Amino acid sequence: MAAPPDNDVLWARALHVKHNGSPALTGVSLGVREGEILAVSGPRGCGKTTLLRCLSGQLLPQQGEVWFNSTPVHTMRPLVRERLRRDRFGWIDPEPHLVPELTAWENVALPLMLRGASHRAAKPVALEWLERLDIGACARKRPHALLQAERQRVAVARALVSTPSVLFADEPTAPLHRADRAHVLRTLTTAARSHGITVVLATHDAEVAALADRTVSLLDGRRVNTVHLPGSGDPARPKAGTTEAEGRAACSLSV
Ligand SMILES: Nc1ncnc2c1ncn2[C@@H]1O[C@H](COP(=O)(O)OP(=O)(O)OP(=O)(O)O)[C@@H](O)[C@H]1O
Repeated sequence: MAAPPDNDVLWARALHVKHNGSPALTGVSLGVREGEILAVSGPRGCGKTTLLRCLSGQLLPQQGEVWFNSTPVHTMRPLVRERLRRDRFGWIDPEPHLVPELTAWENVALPLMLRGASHRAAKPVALEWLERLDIGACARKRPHALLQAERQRVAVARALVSTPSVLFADEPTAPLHRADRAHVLRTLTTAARSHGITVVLATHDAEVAALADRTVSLLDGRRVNTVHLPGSGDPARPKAGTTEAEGRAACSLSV
């Protein structure tokens, strides 16, 4: 088993996944650099969610390897993988899944309390993240009293509150209107850059992908070439954490 390059926080080699016999990923390899915002783009059903689930240790590939900080994830025992996900990773789903019995701030505080923080210590941190996402006024409301867009912002705050090493965001702005989408994405990318959080962002929306440092494109479960437009800098490996790379446009060609 060859070890991954040192500067990749996540590294996957030749992932093969079939769902009920149908291929969802076929030989996908990629590296994710520490602190970068990587978009995984492609049309619906091309395997973006499956790839994020493999990288985050939720799903074991039938073949292939996944490494996090030079530690193999694909050979970890289930409990160790679960701890890794709880302690180092954040996840945002296209639909917000909040605990209905808890208020907005308690939902946001959950990851901190699961890691051992007291209710008292977790509360101000959770409130701060709700403020950053412009929903401080909703802190005491329960999910049923919130609009869908507010619930998604709570889910984003919950994913960021513990400043994970890697945040996996699966179409995080799917339920939002255009204006809301831009604000939430800006908050997410700014927070990630300022806290050094690596982001893997699945999206079929080119505008969303353009906020990333780099884009990896999938088509029918395979990686396809990404062509960077002139003036977009070094297409091979942009420096993570620079705003210079923001807004980079990319289109993909099937190989
Ligand atoms: N649990 C499952 N059981 C059966 N097939 C599945 C399952 N999950 C995904 N698939 C299939 O695998 C393929 C890849 O799905 P995946 O959700 O990874 O793609 P995606 O690019 O994230 O799509 P979307 O943008 O619609 O979420 C699709 O054909 C999908 O129908």
